[in-house]
Amino acid sequence: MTAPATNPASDCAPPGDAPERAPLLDLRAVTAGYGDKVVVRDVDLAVGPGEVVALLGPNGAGKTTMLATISGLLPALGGSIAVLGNPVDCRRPWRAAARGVAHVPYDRAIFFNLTVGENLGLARRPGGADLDRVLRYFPELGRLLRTRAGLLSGGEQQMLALGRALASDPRLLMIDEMSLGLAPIVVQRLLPIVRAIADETGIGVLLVEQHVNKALAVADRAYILSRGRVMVSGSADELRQRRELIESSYLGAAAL
Ligand SMILES: Nc1ncnc2c1ncn2[C@@H]1O[C@H](COP(=O)(O)OP(=O)(O)OP(=O)(O)O)[C@@H](O)[C@H]1O
Repeated sequence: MTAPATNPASDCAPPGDAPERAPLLDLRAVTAGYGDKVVVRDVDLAVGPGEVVALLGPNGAGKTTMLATISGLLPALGGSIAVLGNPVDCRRPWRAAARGVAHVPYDRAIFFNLTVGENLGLARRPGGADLDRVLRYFPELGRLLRTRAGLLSGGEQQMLALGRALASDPRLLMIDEMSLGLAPIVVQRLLPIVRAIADETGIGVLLVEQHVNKALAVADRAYILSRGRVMVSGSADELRQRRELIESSYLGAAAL
């Protein structure tokens, strides 16, 4: 996978202190993909402190690709990505993590052979969230601390994945397909917790979600990606009232 030489997001600038008032995440005209396969084009997107921003769109729209690019796991093919005012360094994805980006991937990436307590302990950074804070949001994990993660239900595994991200003391939390494979009742329980985490800690959340209505019920703003482009963006309130925009975006029509 080779990024073009003119790729500004892969300039890999040295780390620096973030300007105090910088948004947590600021994407300008980002193009992303795999090698020479462009999947996402010209995306502008921002997440501020304490905001829940939903990234919606049909299968294959490029949502997961966006998150991987923001994390520095994939090089951006064009445009710029700043996390806390610093450019994302595609050759050193751990730097985004060190600056406070936590990425919960769709497969949750927990260690099945380790206990819940061990999974949480591995994620915790010096000065990071203590176990009490994790258990305040996910009390179910308390009685499971000595249980192997592989024995957990899907909902419990997702709580562990979210709890582990929280233990790393993030400023920006990116969650890919949180509801994948979960019963609706579990999703109904987890989404308000994500909202509460943003409200109470100031963590900004970028939430990739297939359940449009459920996501818009907890989000402040949303972007709808279709065929790699942002077709619609706006406040969650606005989008809830403009169903036709959402529907046409999902059908791939030029909604705007
Ligand atoms: N490793 C890869 N190499 C090449 N193309 C890929 C790779 N991963 C994904 N793609 C392609 O990129 C496009 C966008 O995929 P992506 O997973 O980002 O979409 P998505 O919006 O997250 O979809 P879903 O909701 O189904 O998870 C798809 O056409 C997919 O086939």
